[in-house]
Amino acid sequence: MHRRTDLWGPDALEFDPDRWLDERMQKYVLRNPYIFLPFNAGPRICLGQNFAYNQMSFMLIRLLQNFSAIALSPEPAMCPPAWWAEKDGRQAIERFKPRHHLTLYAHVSPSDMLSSHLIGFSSQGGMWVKMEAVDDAEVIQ
Ligand code: HEM
Repeated sequence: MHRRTDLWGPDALEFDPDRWLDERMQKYVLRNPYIFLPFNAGPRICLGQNFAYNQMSFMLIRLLQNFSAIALSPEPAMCPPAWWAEKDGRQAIERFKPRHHLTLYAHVSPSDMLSSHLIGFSSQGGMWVKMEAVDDAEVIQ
């Protein structure tokens, strides 16, 4: 649903967080809140939505304060199958293979979390990144 161009506009497949800040917010989401599924919409909308946004913002800000760079670090287990490259749209350029039910997510099985290296990884493999810590002196406590 979040990738439908009839609901989100012609650039629906672009990863572009600015769509929450510019005129596209008014044009698509505010006009039809039911197109954004994670918390649903209407009278039974998630009561914890703002609390969840608050927690996520706080966690992200604390993370970004402690790392100067975060880059995707593709590992074989997380990569999409080679035939995706033949497909159209995002599938052709995707650099990790998301799983999905209601929303997309990166799958990590319990055995993945226990292993300190990639042996024994399931085919989904999570989404690996490399992060550079800022100097201790710069860390904001
Ligand atoms: C990322 C985090 C969260 C997501 C994606 C999420 C998503 C949802 C969704 C999809 C619903 C169903 C809405 C419907 O039936 O139309 C819901 C309901 C609800 N959520 Fe959340 N939720 C999150 C976090 C939270 C938190 C942190 C709380 C409480 C502190 C919370 C409390 C509730 C409550 C009480 C309802 C029931 C509302 C009702 O039926 O009237 N949620 N949530």
